[in-house]
Amino acid sequence: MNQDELKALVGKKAVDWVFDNMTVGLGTGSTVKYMVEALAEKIKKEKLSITGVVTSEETAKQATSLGIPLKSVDEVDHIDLTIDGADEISSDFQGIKGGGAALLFEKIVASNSKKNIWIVDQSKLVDNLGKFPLPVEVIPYGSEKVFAKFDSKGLHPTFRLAADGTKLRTDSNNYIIDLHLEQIMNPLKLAEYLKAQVGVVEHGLFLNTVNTVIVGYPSGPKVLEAR
Ligand SMILES: O=C[C@H](O)[C@H](O)[C@H](O)COP(=O)(O)O
Repeated sequence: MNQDELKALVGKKAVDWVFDNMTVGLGTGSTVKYMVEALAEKIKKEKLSITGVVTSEETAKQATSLGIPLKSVDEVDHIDLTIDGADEISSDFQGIKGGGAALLFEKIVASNSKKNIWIVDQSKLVDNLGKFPLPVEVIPYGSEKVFAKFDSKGLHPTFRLAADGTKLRTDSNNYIIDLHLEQIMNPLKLAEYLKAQVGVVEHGLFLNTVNTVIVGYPSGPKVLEAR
């Protein structure tokens, strides 16, 4: 089974957690795409009344094309469940997200959800976070200063570039600085430091966000629950 097939497996499995009348946060990325597809099928087949809250323009486009009714996070009074992908998940269920530059809306939706589930293929499970470059969303004005600060602190920053070589813009028109850390020994401390920097909008450390992770293995999807 290739990585894509493993993503499809967990995407399909995740909709088992969706029931009638739920408001569901829809994450972003190549794994979530399969979940959104499966959700649209389930809604049709079981005639469910579901409201989706998206985390990116990319997911909004897909969900709209599949006929899933959407509302913004500000239009709903609660979100029952959010299903999202992740770039890395450590053994204690902490994660790095933002490989698709959607971390800001993802974190807003996740933090307003009663429950969060991450869906990943087996390659995303790690002992320690940090091999995957940590995305930090920054306001363009003053971003060179933030970059220099990160550089002098030894955080190995790079601006994320778009396909045309210019600095990538997020859905909120900000930049992404990726930190190439290799290993994050203290995610909580790093998260606090990043949040305290003027010009930083959000970072891709998602700490204490989920207690259910669905992992795709060639033998099938496995549901991990935090103890
Ligand atoms: O910004 C993107 C999100 O955090 C994604 O959920 C994450 O990058 C995982 O994406 P994928 O399922 O494509 O690996």
